[in-house]
Amino acid sequence: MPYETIDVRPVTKSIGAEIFGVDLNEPLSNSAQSEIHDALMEHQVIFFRDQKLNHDSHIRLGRAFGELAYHSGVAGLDDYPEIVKIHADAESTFVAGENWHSDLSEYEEPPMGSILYMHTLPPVGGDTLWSSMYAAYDALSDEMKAFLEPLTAVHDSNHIYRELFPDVEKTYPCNTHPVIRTHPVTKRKCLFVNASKTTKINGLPKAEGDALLAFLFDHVKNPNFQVRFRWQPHSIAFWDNRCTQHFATWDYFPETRSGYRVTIAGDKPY
Ligand SMILES: O=C(O)CCC(=O)C(=O)O
Ligand SMILES: [Fe+2]
Repeated sequence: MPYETIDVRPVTKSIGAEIFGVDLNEPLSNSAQSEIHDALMEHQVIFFRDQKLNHDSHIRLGRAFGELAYHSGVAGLDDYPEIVKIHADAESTFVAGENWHSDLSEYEEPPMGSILYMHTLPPVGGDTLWSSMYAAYDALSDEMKAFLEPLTAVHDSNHIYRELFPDVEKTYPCNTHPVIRTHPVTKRKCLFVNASKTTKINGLPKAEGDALLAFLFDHVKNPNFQVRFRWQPHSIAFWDNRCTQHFATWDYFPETRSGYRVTIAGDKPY
């Protein structure tokens, strides 16, 4: 795809690209907005360096790509409820995303994407990995693709947030989605089950469903489908949440790692 406004440098063949030549603190020109969207569709997760993003710019950037979504499990900032803080330090007992997942897949309409801006990083560690669910789907046999095609699965977050926040009396979203979804823009097929949220395959006995999910969760971990991003202070990652999963490493305890995320609403998987 030819890019005229931005400079797009792929990080791996299947997933990830670094983007240069744009200041995300300024409103995007139409051509920059449209080329960033093209790069996201082509590479599934895109990275930016040296962007000192303030909250207003972060929200404006997210809104350039769609309505923003609110997080059902974690409260936003007081003055910016659309922004979630992603933070770990010596006091932390868990970090967000330390398992393979796509964000908020338990929503009836899971997010289209998330934009994560990190301002404080440990000297080493705290990398994030993304896995391409196009690559994961493409690598399956034709027989397995055909078997998975009609299946649906339950995505639930109650077990996670009830364990994290036992004192909060709340019911969190739980919805059924196809195991293989079609990306609404690229029309490519992608695997859409994840280890954090997918609890059950509908219509299969539990033992068969659990074994199938275990195979698929393991399949996602293949390094050939992945990119690993080494953050620096003021880096940004913008991922397409429909066709990727990610994993936030926590190999830097007790150091501090901190940033902010906005989430862009999506649509019902089909
Ligand atoms: O901290 C990270 O790199 C990612 C955390 C996460 O899963 C998220 O922000 O959705
Ligand atoms: Fe996440």
